[in-house]
Amino acid sequence: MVRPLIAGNWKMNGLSGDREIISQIAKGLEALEDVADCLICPPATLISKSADAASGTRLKVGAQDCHTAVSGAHTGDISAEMIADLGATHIIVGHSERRADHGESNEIVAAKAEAVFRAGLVPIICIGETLGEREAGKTIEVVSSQLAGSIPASAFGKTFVVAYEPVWAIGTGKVASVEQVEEVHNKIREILGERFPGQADETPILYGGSMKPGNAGELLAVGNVDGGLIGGASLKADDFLAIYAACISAK
Ligand SMILES: O=C(CO)COP(=O)(O)O
Repeated sequence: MVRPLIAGNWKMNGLSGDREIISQIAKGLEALEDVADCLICPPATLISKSADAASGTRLKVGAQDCHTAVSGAHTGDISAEMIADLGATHIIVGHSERRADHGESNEIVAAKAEAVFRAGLVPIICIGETLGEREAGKTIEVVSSQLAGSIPASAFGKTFVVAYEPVWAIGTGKVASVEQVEEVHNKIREILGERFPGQADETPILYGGSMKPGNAGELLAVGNVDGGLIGGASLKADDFLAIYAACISAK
């Protein structure tokens, strides 16, 4: 049985005072049943403060990206080892905003996932089709090829997470329907099963894209949805905790 994961992606939001949100989430978790992992990925500037605020609680802290190298002449970049050094446990790789804004290909995403494994952390590998690709009937084709190209062979036997985030549902308030989510998640599980036999049933597959307290229950109840990757609603402790609570009821 896969243990669900409710993960927040703060993107480029948050100043030092917002570590208070981390403390509120960590405290709120104490009152909720421990049936799912809970993670916040703040911007790199807040990882250290967030890890301190979450220390000794069930809340884990992660990062939103990393470089492929351990160290070296890469101005402005941060390695997976540096992120591990701050107390983080997970790193998001291949988010559609990085694929779009920084031209990250499947090959780069796979190399980043390898770097995350090398540092002993868990990669959250993101995939998802654009609106144009969905309208052209290419969703399964796109997701399958992203999955094949973005998960390195070295993932065999290692813990990793897949996040399905339809690009058209991110930050738009447009949520994928239960049927759309189910179709893609079933396909992802099938592909994982072919490529990583014996491991697919333990790999969490998250849905992301405008997940809120009001729709989390029905999305998290879909078969093969093992949690969520939450953007906007992870910036409010009450909303994020409500999504975690919805996960408890759904699982
Ligand atoms: O991109 C996302 C999480 O990585 C989803 O963002 P929203 O929840 O704001 O749509």
